[in-house]
Amino acid sequence: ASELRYPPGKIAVIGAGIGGTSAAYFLRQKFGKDVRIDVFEKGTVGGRLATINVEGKDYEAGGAIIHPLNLHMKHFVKVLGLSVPENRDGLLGIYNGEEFVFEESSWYIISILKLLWHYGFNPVRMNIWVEEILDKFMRIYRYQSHDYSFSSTEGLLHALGGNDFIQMLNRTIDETMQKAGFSQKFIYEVVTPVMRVNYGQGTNINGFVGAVSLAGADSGLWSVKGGNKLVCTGLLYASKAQLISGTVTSIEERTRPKRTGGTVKLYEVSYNSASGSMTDMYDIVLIATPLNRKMSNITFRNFNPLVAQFSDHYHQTVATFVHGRINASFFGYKDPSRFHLASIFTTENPKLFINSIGVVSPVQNTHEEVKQPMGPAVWKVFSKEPLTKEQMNLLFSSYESVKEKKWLAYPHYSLPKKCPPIILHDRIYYLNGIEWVASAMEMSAIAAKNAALLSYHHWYGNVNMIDQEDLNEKLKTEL
Ligand SMILES: Cc1cc2nc3c(=O)[nH]c(=O)nc-3n(C[C@H](O)[C@H](O)[C@H](O)COP(=O)(O)OP(=O)(O)OC[C@H]3O[C@@H](n4cnc5c(N)ncnc54)[C@H](O)[C@@H]3O)c2cc1C
Ligand SMILES: CC(C)=CCC/C(C)=C/CC/C(C)=C/CSC[C@H](N)C(=O)O
Repeated sequence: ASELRYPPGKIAVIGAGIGGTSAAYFLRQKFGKDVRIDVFEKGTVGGRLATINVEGKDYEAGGAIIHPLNLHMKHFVKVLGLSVPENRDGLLGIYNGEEFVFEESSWYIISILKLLWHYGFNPVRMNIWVEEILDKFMRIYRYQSHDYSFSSTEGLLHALGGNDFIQMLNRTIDETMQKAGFSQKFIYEVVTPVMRVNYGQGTNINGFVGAVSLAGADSGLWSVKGGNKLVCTGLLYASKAQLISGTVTSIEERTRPKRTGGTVKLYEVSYNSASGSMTDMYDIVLIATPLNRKMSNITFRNFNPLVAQFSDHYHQTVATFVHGRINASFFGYKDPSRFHLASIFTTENPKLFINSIGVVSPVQNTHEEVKQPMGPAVWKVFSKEPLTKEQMNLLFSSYESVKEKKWLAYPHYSLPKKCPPIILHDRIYYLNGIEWVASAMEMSAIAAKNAALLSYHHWYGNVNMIDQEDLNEKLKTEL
């Protein structure tokens, strides 16, 4: 361990999404100005934070909304000098394939009365329930501001919410909410549509990602003016990391003699770039991309013990952007002029070929009014499969342009699931296992800070800063 007393020379980060770029930012904070940080990116900085251009204006095509209590994202926006456009939500309807089971009214009080009439106190109780979970979840910021880190995702989750949080991973959101006393009707008509719009799946996803998904339907959600991906380019710049445009193909453990005698273990990263196939040596490697063949295809060579292989399945979600007029009669409106909804969520019905449809505003917007839904507007449609021409003609009475973005968006959640390891080898760390708890921008930023802290504490042998028990109690007495 004595070789690790000096600062590392070089750190590699693979992937320049929000996970990789925030990792570079936190690594710089911890390891200081002298370490070289290389960030490898095979595509575009931002990864799953990306915009799409529709008739000259850009719209969020991937990660779009940020929760008001996502404190890392808030911090990034503040230090990078970015801003947040004013957000005006339109009215929401929930469609079951035959009719609307719920429609918001433009009169707030009417919407509340309708909610009470349909679902009793379930909506109010749900807000309290999600708030309690968020309250515990937010302990992570306190732990991380005191530099504590975790060597497993389950350990991190346990430190936040104890066995209750671990249990949420092993139960569906349906079972979790039924046990918490929510009605079947409410789960079917309100919770399921929120799961479908956010994660493209029903209430068979784990209870924790289910709760995160419900938080994603809270009020006060925000996004970054100019596009959320600006956070990634900003963090990369602020971290003074070097961006290497190339595809990492393999990582190999190498032993090298030291000038002072003895040997040192390094990681050789091989990659293909515009200049051909290259290799470089690193003391520490952080992997900030899902490790599966379809998404990153990285081979681990010459490791003893072997580095675990991943074949985790990511869920396909298609985002289709349509500039056109919605066909209100498809949704059962006899008089289209009475249609006033800006978003439609759906319940589970095999006949339905979309998860949701909603009017979107460009990322440059500051004060744009919510468009009249019946006029031509840009609609974002989420579906499992690309929309066919026939389906487009059912959804829209007319349209001028269509843009489609197919994503391997987030894990395909199923039970039971053990999270992938954070430590893949002595000094190789994997961030994206956290997506199996819940996939969201803030989760990647939390995993990034944890990996930066963990690698730092491993390097300097600070074992007392890793996997500490009863942190919540311990920090209550600390100033
Ligand atoms: C349609 C959609 C909507 C979403 N909506 C929201 C939302 O509203 N709110 C929210 O919080 N989250 C949302 N998410 C989830 C959120 O976008 C992701 O959880 C988050 O962006 C993941 O970031 P990441 O950096 O971990 O991974 P990624 O963004 O996937 O970054 C990984 C990067 O690694 C690169 N890479 C992969 N392999 C290699 C290699 N071999 N060599 C070099 N580079 C490589 C990739 O090109 C990519 O840029 C959404 C996701 C999608 C797809
Ligand atoms: C991590 C915590 C505590 C909260 C995050 C809540 C949140 C923003 C959840 C949303 C996650 C998600 C994957 C949304 C996908 S779809 C988003 C939106 N409906 C869209 O239209 O793009």
